[in-house]
Amino acid sequence: MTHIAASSPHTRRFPLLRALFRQPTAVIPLVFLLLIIVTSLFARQIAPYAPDAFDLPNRLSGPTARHLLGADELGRDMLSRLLYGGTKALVGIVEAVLTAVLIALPVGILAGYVGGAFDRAVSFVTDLVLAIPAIILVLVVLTVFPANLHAAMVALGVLVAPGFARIIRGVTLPLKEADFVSAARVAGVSEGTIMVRHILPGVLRTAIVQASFVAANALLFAVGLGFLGLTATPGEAEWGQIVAAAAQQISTQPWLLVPSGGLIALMALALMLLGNALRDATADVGSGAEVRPVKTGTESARMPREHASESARLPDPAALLSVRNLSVVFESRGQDTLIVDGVSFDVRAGETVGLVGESGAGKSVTALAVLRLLARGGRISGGQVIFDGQELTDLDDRAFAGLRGSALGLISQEPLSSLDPAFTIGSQLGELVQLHDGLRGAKNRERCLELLRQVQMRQPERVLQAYPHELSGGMAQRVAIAMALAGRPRLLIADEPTTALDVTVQKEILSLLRDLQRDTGMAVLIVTHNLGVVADICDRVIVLYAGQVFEDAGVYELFDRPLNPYTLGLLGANPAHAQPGQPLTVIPGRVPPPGSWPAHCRFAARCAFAAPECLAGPVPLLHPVDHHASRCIRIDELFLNPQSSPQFTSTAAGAGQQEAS
Ligand SMILES: Nc1ncnc2c1ncn2[C@@H]1O[C@H](COP(=O)(O)OP(=O)(O)OP(=O)(O)O)[C@@H](O)[C@H]1O
Repeated sequence: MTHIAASSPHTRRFPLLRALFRQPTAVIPLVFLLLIIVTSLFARQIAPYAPDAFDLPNRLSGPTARHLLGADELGRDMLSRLLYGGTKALVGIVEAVLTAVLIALPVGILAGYVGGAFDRAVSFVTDLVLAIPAIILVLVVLTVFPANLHAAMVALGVLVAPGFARIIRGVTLPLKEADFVSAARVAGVSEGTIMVRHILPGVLRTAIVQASFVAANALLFAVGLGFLGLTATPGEAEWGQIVAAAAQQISTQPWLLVPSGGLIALMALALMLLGNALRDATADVGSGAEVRPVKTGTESARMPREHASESARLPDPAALLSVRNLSVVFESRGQDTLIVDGVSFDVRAGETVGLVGESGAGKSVTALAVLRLLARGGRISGGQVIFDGQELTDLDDRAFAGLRGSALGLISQEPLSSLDPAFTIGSQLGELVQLHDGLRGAKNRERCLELLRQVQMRQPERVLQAYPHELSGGMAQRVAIAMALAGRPRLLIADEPTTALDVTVQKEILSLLRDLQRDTGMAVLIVTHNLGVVADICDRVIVLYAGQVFEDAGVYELFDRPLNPYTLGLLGANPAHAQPGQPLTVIPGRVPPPGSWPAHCRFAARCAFAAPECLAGPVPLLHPVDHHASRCIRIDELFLNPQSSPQFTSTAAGAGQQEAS
């Protein structure tokens, strides 16, 4: 029995703080900064003297019992002046940091997530702002708002925001392609919610680190403006002016620069050290929550038809999903490469259809194209995808997003990576339940538990509290299925759903999918290279090879009487069919990569039965038997008795090099 990895609530909360406190280089600056903040805020209560109280007999005294940090040229107590002067600089730092964060976070996330013209505009403005020296612009602001530190610090925040936003954009880009973001998109979560719920927490750590660097710069800037007398009056108890006054006495009492300049230097150092420690701490925390940029990206609203290739059958009127002449290209360095070439198949309601073939055949790309989830650079270049009588190719992105996650569900090979590591299962499942059913509170939780029970999850209450890293692979896949079920899909697309699991768990998940299908009547399109999975769960099988359908048959027909040499090879290479003492059949060679497919039969170079006519030109998909199609020009002589296949019209000429036995 699988149990959730035991971890107390304390060990999972505030991971960043815990990682931070493990580093001495973080604790010391943190304590120092807190001390400065608290003593500045309570200067009135703590300071031994008023900031402007003269003590002329002790002027320029240096450290004494009466003046612990010495006294300035008018005998004013240095400690008291530094305590009183802190508030102004600290407020300035907060203003600059807040301004920068409030601009950089939304702009950076939007630029990275939305991309396109907005991203280009942000990049242009960033280049422009970074080219202007900050001090010049702040001086302009100070001529409009004379001696106003608030205005100067807000201006500084605005000036550093573009660089900050660029960093946030950089962090957003891989997050946008993370599987859990893709999963949320497939589940129908709106783009705005994805940005707030999934992207924002992911960039927050970088933002905190960056904010501490901005704070260090803001401190030096605020002190510098005060030093120059631009934001403080001469003699004011303000850090910049205190340093300026101390600098004037450098020849008579150099000590004065030690507490004043030293404090500023130590504070800047503490902020930088804290920033570095935060960066290290976030790296520690982040290592458990790796982002995997794979297989995402939205497809254009309309699908052109430039590659509609071979004559396809008419869509099956009983089919829930009809894919017709689907072609997909990937663009690289301005060149399109055909990956899926005129693929057609149907999936009826309640049916399980398997897409099988060797690695690189185009199985995943076909399935993801149906969901418009092709990786960047990929696009549907031709064909139709008809779902429940509606041509999806005609839907705009918004309407399509409405279907995805509700009527169309997806589960992937790596369920863990489709779960956001920062949130509990309850939170992620609850979000979908709220989205699809509008349920909140206790009702939401009840529906979450119902979904977990539906996927036969043990200890569903505990699972709701768990974080993704506490789940085993099988449990994570059950959660992923429950999340897909939240939208009550009519078609579930499962991309290698059992590949990452061990054999026993594979069987459990397949049996679960079978049960769910029986109970809900949903259709399943399953991508797999495992013929055992096909035999176990599928009603129909589509064999793909080099981007084309090579065989399309009912599962019994395919295993009983394959009508294609490639399928024959796949079945022969299946370890489950191995005979004791007999070597396993191996298909020689490799699948030709996209871009180097021959014009004739793409399997010919590896086919034991290849004949001269196989090299003469493209081979069509033939339908020699009802509901059984095969792309083989020698189908008649190799697999069928001509008398019993009246639909077969091709003439098989030429001698085979090796005949089927
Ligand atoms: N993002 C991409 N950019 C360029 N080419 C891609 C991309 N994704 C897939 N391809 C190409 O598409 C072809 C088919 O890939 P696909 O992932 O569909 O194969 P598959 O049949 O599912 O195999 P596997 O079981 O290994 O995933 C591959 O040859 C691959 O080179």
